[in-house]
Order: sequence, then structure tokens, then C-alpha cells
Amino acid sequence: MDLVEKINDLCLQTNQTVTKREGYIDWCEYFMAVAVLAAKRSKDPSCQVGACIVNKDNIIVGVGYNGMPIGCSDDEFPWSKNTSSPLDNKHLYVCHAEVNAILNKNSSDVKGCSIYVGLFPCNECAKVIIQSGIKEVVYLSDKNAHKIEYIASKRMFDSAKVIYRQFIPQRSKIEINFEVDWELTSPKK
Ligand SMILES: O=c1ccn([C@H]2C[C@H](O)[C@@H](COP(=O)(O)O)O2)c(=O)[nH]1
Repeated sequence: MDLVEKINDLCLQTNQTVTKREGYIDWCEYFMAVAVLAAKRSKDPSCQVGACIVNKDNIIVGVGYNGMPIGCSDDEFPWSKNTSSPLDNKHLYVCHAEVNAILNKNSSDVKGCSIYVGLFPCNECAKVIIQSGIKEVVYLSDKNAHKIEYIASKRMFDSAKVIYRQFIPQRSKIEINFEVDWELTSPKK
């Protein structure tokens, strides 16, 4: 319990005005955290990407991460790249996080939505993002900015008027603790 929570707890016990909790995460942190959490489902040993699509009402309408297509076993299909045999390269098979998030949508479409992604989208994802009507891309890392696929993404986004902006975290981490003591956090009866 932090100081404000302790004061509020005291206020609750003595029937005094209680102020709202501090330290809560804002919308952008929340959506990017969902994308980062989704990435933890990825089986790709070298790069885990997550994506979270949000509508204008701040409702999450799709989440995805990079993985093998349904029915293509994570244990049978390759996770290597730079292989001598091109057919053993993961890039031929993996569905990208952005595409999975769009395909997983729980709304009729994703027009006008924003997509939060760990990694700036490649050119193939950029095409799908544009065609789906997504209007904003918020990304954490642009580590591939020098590669032609990513230069092409920006060229297409600029032409199609899809806004892209980097998410600059105001905190280095958000902790998820499954061992919450609900007795301590619940208001007293
Ligand atoms: O926009 C993108 C770009 C890449 N991915 C996925 C595809 C792969 O599983 C990894 C990239 O692997 P590397 O080892 O860095 O080549 O990321 C994606 O989901 N979205």
C-alpha cells in the first residue's frame, strides 16, 4: 500500500473524503502494455511482437502476436532464419502480430482505430494496416528503420495518411503481481 492508499484507507475508516488513487496507468501505457503482454505468447525465440487495436472509444477490439498459422504446429515448423534451405526459414510461415490482431478483431471492422505495436510494422503489415482502415500506429521500437521494408512502410503510411508515433514510456516497467493480498487492498467493511 502506498502513502495515498494508506491515507485513503484511514479516511475510509473515519468517514472523511477519499481522493482518487494515484499512480494508475494512462490509456497509452495500458494499450502498449497489452501489446507487450500479448508478445509474451510468442514462440519466436529471437523476436516477440505483440499488437493491440483500439477504437475511438478506447475499447480494445483486437489483440495478436507473431506465431505460426492455426494448424501449423509450433513444434514442427521452423523457428530459424538465415538457413541454408530457404524452406526452413521461419519468415515463410510466421503470421505477423499486426495481421493476427486485425484478423482477431471482435468488431465488424477496425476503421479509424489505432494499433499499438512493440515493433514498427514491416511493409507487408503496413499494407494490411492501411487496407483495414487503421489510422494510427503507435510503436515502441523502430530498430529496423534502416531496412528497406520499413522505409517502404513509412512511404505507404505517409501517402495513405496513417499517422505513426513512437511511444515514449514514462516508467520503465509495469508490474503484474498475481500474489495480491486482497484482504489488504479491499475497503474495510
Ligand atoms: O511487422 C512485423 C515484423 C516482424 N514480425 C515478426 C515476424 C518474426 O516472427 C519476427 C521477426 O523476426 P527476426 O528474427 O527479427 O527476423 O517478428 C511481426 O510480427 N511484425
